[in-house]
Amino acid sequence: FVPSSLDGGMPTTASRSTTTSLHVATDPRKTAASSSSYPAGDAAGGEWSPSSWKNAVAKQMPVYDDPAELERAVSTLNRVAPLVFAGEVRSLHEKLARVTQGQGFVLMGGDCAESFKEFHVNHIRDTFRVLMQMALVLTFGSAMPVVKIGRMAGQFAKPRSEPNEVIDGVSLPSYRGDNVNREEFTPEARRNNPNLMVDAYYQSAQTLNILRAFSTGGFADISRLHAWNLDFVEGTEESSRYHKLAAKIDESLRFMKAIGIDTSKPEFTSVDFYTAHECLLLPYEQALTRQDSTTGKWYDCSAHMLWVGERTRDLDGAHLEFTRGIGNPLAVKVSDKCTPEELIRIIDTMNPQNVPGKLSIIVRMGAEKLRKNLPGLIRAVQREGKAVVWISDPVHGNTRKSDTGFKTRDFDSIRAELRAFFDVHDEMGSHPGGVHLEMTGEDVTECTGGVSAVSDETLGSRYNTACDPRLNGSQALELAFLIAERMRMRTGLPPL
Ligand SMILES: O=C[C@H](O)[C@H](O)COP(=O)(O)O
Ligand SMILES: C=C(OP(=O)(O)O)C(=O)O
Ligand SMILES: [Mn+2]
Repeated sequence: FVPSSLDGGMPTTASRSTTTSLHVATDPRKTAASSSSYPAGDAAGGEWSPSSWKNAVAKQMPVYDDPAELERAVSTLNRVAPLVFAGEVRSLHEKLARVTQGQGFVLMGGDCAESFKEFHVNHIRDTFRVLMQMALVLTFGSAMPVVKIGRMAGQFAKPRSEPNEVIDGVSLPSYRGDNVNREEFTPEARRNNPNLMVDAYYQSAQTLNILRAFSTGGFADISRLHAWNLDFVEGTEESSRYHKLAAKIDESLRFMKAIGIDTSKPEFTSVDFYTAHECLLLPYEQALTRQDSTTGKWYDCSAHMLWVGERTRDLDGAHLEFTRGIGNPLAVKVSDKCTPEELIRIIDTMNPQNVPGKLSIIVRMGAEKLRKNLPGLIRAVQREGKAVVWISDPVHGNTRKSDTGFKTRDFDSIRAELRAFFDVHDEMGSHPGGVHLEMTGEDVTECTGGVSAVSDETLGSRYNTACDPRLNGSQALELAFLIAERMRMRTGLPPL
């Protein structure tokens, strides 16, 4: 049973996402209208429509030089199949609603920017695999359900600090993600090309197809838990920790079988896996926004969950205007620049009816600022009685440039921010509801430190990211153990 609408408040009945309802309209006449321009104006508070964001200021949005070309790309996207379906979106919403009540933990992870050049089934498999390992560690460690969400199948568009990049005195528009322009430093590559949105859609469709197969086709079967270990992690301390935990879980499974529990049921053989990305490139998001024929609600069918970034979360901006009208679970990223008053106004805009599970707050500010600022944000939310999921993004507040010229992050600073996040929630009596990471299953050398001991000197050996540095598989697993230990402490369980 999937309730047709969550607007009435807390859902009461659990459902697995496999009970998908296919009610989202695919009729192009019911898709969001296309338009090729988005002038500044004032939209906030008025009538919402999938295109009402065009009346507000859209920061970080590419300007396309050929309106007819944009129009053609958008009209193609208006006709493509939705990537996700309303029933799946609602099942994620229900799980997040439980997290607001302290029942569960959210694990979000994936590339900073998906790219065309890195696209390969093995890349998706490796990220999915390490997320499965992490989820296992977290579920067993915390004795709580873990909500698994990939920054995958749509995480392309990037907000940038500088509109232009200058190399050897030559200035070109910054790279903004493979669905906007290309990384190569030439005027042709850096031109905003609307057709890239269509290419990114088709890559996302392939990615989602693979993810659905991995989630339900046997790969995620818990009896294969040893097979999820990554080859390059084998032999390390993290790997032996993982195998020890896996052996304990094996034993529990044998016990369950012995007392007659059927471990071939979907609860053991498949996982509910969801997708999310930054809701940045609004012409794309609008085109994928469809009306659910059973409820009349609009869903952005490009992903199950969408978040608004730190750089585009203005109260009167286009991104809040767009997201306030869609039925998907939402998130907003906040740095130390966000005041408690501003946060409450953001919550009132994105989740005016205070529906539990509708909105997550992703905190990203570095350990020191977090210790100073997060208590005030939590206090305001508690005072106003808002239901939110608190998620830590311990990576975006910790970016630095190495002496060797790479944009990187230190494992120690990431760990320090996570510790601070847990400490503050302990002090405030609130629920640390999840973690959001830029990571990959591959053995990249993009972040320094951790047991894998990447250093400034070795960053260059496998630095493959299209934007921000990602944790590699072993660094990500190491963090999962750290989080699991903190969750155990909170519930009074002994160390793993
Ligand atoms: O992913 C986040 C942002 O897009 C990224 O950190 C911006 O990076 P920049 O400061 O290099 O533009
Ligand atoms: C742009 C991002 O983050 P933020 O909005 O927190 O800077 C991101 O998640 O890649
Ligand atoms: Mn990033």
